Amino acid sequence: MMQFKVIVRNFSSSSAMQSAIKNVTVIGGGLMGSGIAQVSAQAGQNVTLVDVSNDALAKAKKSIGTNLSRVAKKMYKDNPQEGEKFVNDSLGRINTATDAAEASKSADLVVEAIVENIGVKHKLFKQLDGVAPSHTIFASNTSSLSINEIASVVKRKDKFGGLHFFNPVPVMRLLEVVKGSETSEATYKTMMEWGKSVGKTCITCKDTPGFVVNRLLVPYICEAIRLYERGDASARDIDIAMKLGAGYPMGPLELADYVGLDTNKFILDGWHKKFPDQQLFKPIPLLEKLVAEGKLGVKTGEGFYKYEKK
Ligand SMILES: C[C@H](O)CC(=O)SCCNC(=O)CCNC(=O)[C@H](O)C(C)(C)COP(=O)(O)OP(=O)(O)OC[C@H]1O[C@@H](n2cnc3c(N)ncnc32)[C@H](O)[C@@H]1OP(=O)(O)O
Ligand SMILES: NC(=O)c1ccc[n+]([C@@H]2O[C@H](COP(=O)([O-])OP(=O)(O)OC[C@H]3O[C@@H](n4cnc5c(N)ncnc54)[C@H](O)[C@@H]3O)[C@@H](O)[C@H]2O)c1
Repeated sequence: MMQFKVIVRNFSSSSAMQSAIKNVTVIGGGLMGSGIAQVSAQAGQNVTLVDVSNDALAKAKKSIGTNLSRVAKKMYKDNPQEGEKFVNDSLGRINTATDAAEASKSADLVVEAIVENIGVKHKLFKQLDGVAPSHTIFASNTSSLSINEIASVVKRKDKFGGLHFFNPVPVMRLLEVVKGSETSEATYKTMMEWGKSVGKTCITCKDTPGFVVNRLLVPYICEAIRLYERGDASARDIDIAMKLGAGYPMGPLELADYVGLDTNKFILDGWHKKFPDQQLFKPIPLLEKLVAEGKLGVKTGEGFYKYEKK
């Protein structure tokens, strides 16, 4: 029987592939930003994690500590002392800040993982473009927005690209490296090398909606929500069906809760606006309702399912 086993790849500073990037500034300390900060620090890079919210930064540091311990338990199962050192050294490489401009002044790479909203991302990158050193590469972890559109507000369009990670970042092995129409070969090459240095298998994609994974995954999740909304099957049964019938590690509704229903809605709304005739991107009343009620999935304790608040 084929076994689906989640593999955590171990990349300590000594085993990591060398990257030209030494100082990484990660903006947005939520689900994704905290994971990106973790894998960068594990790989021996100096990280500044920025968020507008001090609460988010405190939560991020706590979850990074917990997740590093999970990694250490496996990597150093016969040497807990080394494991503890790995956790402390990695944590020690992560500084936190609330001023994105200040935090970008010493960055070789800025990875943005803030809310999926083009206006907010524009405001941020425009500000950073004026203060970050000229060699600094800017990257967005956007799930669904166009890299070219995000880059339109900066002068350094040749040093702008997409670095699309997957949730949970420390576990998911893929990184989609997105070339915008003006991303230079040197920037692309550095992004690919950096991706490898933080332990990911990199694929290259053009700047098309959803790149590869989300162009396939988001319509699938949305169809599952519509199926549930129509009452064709219960949430539990839809999820069991895809886990046992298709071998997915999570069912689509569990996955929607895991990704965040707000993020799912941002993606769908953006694509619907751009492609109003595409049936797959039509708004879903049930998704709208849950988001309006603040039921965003695992992160708020309720979505399609209820979760214990951490
Ligand atoms: C929308 C966006 O733009 C794009 C996206 O991100 S789409 C979403 C992509 N992600 C997915 O599809 C996730 C699908 N789900 C899964 O792969 C798995 O359910 C899962 C990895 C999340 C959890 O796996 P599961 O076996 O149910 O739970 P669990 O036993 O807690 O974890 C499995 C392993 O991962 C480790 N792990 C889980 N989360 C971790 C984390 N955040 N950090 C470090 N390690 C972690 C655990 O320690 C465990 O390791 P072990 O098997 O060696 O003991
Ligand atoms: N959730 C996923 O599974 C997933 C996967 C891949 C990519 N993404 C993308 O990553 C980005 C972040 O998603 P997330 O799920 O981590 O969101 P999240 O809501 O968990 O975290 C976003 C964080 O950004 C902070 N923030 C908002 N505006 C800011 C600003 N101007 N400056 C600094 N911090 C700011 C918020 O306080 C919050 O802590 C989005 O673009 C999303 O589409 C999400």
